[in-house]
Amino acid sequence: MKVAILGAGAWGTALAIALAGRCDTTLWSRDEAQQAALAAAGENARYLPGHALPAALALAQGPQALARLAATQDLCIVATPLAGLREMLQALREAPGAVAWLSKGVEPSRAGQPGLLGHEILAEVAPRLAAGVLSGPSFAQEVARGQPTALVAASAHARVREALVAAVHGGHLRVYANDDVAGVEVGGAVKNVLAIATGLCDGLSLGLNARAALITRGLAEMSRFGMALGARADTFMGLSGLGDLVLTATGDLSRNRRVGLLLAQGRSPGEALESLGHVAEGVYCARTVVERAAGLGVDMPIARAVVDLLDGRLAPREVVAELMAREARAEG
Ligand SMILES: NC(=O)c1ccc[n+]([C@@H]2O[C@H](COP(=O)([O-])OP(=O)(O)OC[C@H]3O[C@@H](n4cnc5c(N)ncnc54)[C@H](O)[C@@H]3O)[C@@H](O)[C@H]2O)c1
Ligand SMILES: O=P(O)(O)OC[C@H](O)CO
Repeated sequence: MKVAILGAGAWGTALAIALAGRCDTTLWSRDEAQQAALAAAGENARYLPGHALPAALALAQGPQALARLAATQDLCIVATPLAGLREMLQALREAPGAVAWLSKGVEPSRAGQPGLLGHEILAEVAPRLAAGVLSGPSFAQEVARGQPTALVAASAHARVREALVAAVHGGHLRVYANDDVAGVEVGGAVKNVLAIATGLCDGLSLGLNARAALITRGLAEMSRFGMALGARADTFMGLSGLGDLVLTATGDLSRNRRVGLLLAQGRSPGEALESLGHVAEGVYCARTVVERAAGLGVDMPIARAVVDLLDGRLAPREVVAELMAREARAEG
């Protein structure tokens, strides 16, 4: 099976390492400098240091190679941040093979237009493309080390789900299929916002009770929002919902959680992002999530508090006071 991974950040590189022995795998970088750095070091020293690139892994770069891969691969997997997904789906819109993305976020809202999830971008730019998303609890470093990981392949197209299972399932990776694309995408995006909240909570030493409360009430927010967008409730109890939320909210490998820890130390969002050197999708998508939820009449107090913190309207301790001061309500 011919598979191209389009984007050589931490996650694209880890997945390429995992697939290289099993599929005819190409890792595509967006420019020559990035590919040259991979080839020279034999690893992705910038985004995933310490993991050798297998000899069987082919490297490619630039727009011409992208067009060639789009036309020839059985499966193209977009591994850019969500901000790059629209452009990549446009480039892939005539691809004869299956297409999937790994991005977990929501586009920023622009000029009164609400920011979109991946499957909504797909419907806008390439409605005829057979595509979907690969999500679930998966730190790149653990996948690159060969540690057991379970993922979700979500698509409205059976052939995309099947292509993802055929390429990725096996060895230390398990892949479960799901046709609830909206639910899987909402889980992958919103858990990033909630991980910023739990990072803040732990950075302020608020305790394990507080962390469990944030995760549980955060899951309720995520589910309400997702169901208002047409997702199924049971998806939020699965790997891309509860699973990824627990991983990201509690695991120190999470960049979003680390943003929360840094904000608790009084660092600004810009400083936190700069010190990470990686994308932290929760910082970019929190506002859109809150705006879209408000438009749907869905209350997301934890996500709203994260936005107040990111926008400097509340200091870390004020966020906690604000959440605790809310009216008593029924659970649900
Ligand atoms: N790292 C993980 O453990 C992990 C796991 C699962 C999902 N994800 C998701 O995968 C996506 C990528 O994350 P990552 O960890 O690989 O990011 P990263 O910060 O490690 O790397 C980002 C990569 O994308 C490239 N890039 C940035 N903007 C781009 C654009 N507009 N167009 C094309 N390429 C662009 C950069 O050059 C870099 O190669 C994110 O949405 C993230 O939430 C990450
Ligand atoms: O490091 P984060 O916070 O972007 O999380 C990485 C993955 O999405 C975890 O599943």
